[in-house]
Amino acid sequence: MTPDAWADVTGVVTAGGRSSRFGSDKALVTWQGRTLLACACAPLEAAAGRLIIAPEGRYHMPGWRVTPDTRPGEGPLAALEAALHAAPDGWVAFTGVDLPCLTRAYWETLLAARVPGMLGVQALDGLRRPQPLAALYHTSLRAHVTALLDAGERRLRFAVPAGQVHHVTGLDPALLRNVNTPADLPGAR
Ligand SMILES: Nc1nc2c(ncn2[C@@H]2O[C@H](COP(=O)(O)OP(=O)(O)OP(=O)(O)O)[C@@H](O)[C@H]2O)c(=O)[nH]1
Ligand SMILES: [Mg+2]
Repeated sequence: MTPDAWADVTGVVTAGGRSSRFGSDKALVTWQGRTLLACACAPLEAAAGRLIIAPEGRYHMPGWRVTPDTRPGEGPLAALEAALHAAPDGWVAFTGVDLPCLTRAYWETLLAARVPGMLGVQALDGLRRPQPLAALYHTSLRAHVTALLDAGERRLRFAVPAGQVHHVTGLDPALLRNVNTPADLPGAR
């Protein structure tokens, strides 16, 4: 895939969670020689813009700008709102620190699946469940996401209106390994 595929894309790693199930800040846990934050950032390095949504001063990744939450502690949907407002018009490739096995090829599969007029692209896992925390969102969702949050919604899976999300099947389920507890990451330090 040409670098042009990434020209209107902002890579976003949200990292403002509490890691309460993990027991320590999972963004900074080392696994296979890198922090989970670095694992999440690496496959998005080709993006034209790169943002980490987290409190200022907590994380430093070369080439990545840290942007604070607009609604701190309100979860990934609120983090997406912050990302959509901080990104230039285009697409946001949105993920979290607890998906360390995504690859550049994963993201390029989603980028290639963008459909004119659709506002989101999400993979389906082996059980055909959409994966909203490893997904593409168009910045024209800004007002919709803000309205959801103002109405009390906090579930990321509702970020894109029904019928506006394109689903991608056939991705290797191992790419979507999700880290919530230390048992999810054998060998982590
Ligand atoms: N910026 C931001 N990111 C968040 C927030 N809540 C969760 N996240 C991130 O969203 C991703 C997935 O969240 P969870 O697995 O629930 O992580 P968590 O909230 O840190 O962990 P638990 O406390 O165990 O639920 C992780 O990358 C978190 O850092 C938030 O309020 N703000
Ligand atoms: Mg959480």
